[in-house]
Amino acid sequence: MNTLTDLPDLDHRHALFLDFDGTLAPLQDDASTVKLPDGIAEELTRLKDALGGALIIISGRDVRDLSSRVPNTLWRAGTHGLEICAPGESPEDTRSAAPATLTALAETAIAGLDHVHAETKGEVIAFHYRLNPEAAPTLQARLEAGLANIDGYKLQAGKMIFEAKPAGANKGKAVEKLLVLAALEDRMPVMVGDDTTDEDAFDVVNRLGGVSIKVGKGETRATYRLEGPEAVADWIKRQGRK
Ligand SMILES: O=P(O)(O)OC[C@H]1O[C@H](O[C@H]2O[C@H](CO)[C@@H](O)[C@H](O)[C@H]2O)[C@H](O)[C@@H](O)[C@@H]1O
Repeated sequence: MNTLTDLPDLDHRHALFLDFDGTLAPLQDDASTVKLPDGIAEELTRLKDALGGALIIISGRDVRDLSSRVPNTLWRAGTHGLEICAPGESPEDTRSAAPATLTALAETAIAGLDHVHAETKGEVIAFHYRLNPEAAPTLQARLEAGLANIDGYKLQAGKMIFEAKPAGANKGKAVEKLLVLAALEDRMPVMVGDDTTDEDAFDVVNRLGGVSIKVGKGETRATYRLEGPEAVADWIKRQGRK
């Protein structure tokens, strides 16, 4: 693992991908209360300008939800890249739905499990158990059994969450897609994230010769580490003010 002092300074040669929950915003029990820390929206805008627009927020959240929490002057990729908004663009009103079999599974999987809830994000359904961690093994077993009968869907475990996702909902694929969409193919990708879904993006960024930065503790395939959202905020401030 490289040290913080080795982190390259960002400039017009880089395209910066930033995860939202756990990276820009500290984790909370209630996902609906999460917001950017004070002053960070302005710092993100400043850094976006310094990078000639090449700053993308890439999240597991629905792009409508994400767009209500970050400036819409930034690129935003929601549901792990399934839906993308360019700077200034508003999310569409409609979105693709999860298959009926998955919607039915979502109900049976959480039945009888206190304080566990399902969050439907179009084709992806997330299952939150932060308020009842003991429910995780039962929830996981039910979801794995059910998903075995749903074509194209897989379960991915994250921080106090299981997500039932189609193959296209993958931050690695999203990074590749965004580099083309935003005409940033010539730039070196830099990915900052804290959770398992960010590891998919780290793999792609590492393969492309970019910079991968894990936020917080835990095993990772990233090559750098920042301690937590506060350290990320400090780094963003420094990079935008060079
Ligand atoms: O890719 P991200 O931007 O990191 O989004 C990942 C998931 O974030 C949210 O869940 C996580 O944050 C919640 C609020 O802090 C926390 O309560 C939960 O335990 C975390 O897993 C969001 O609700 C999900 O939809 C995202 O997929």
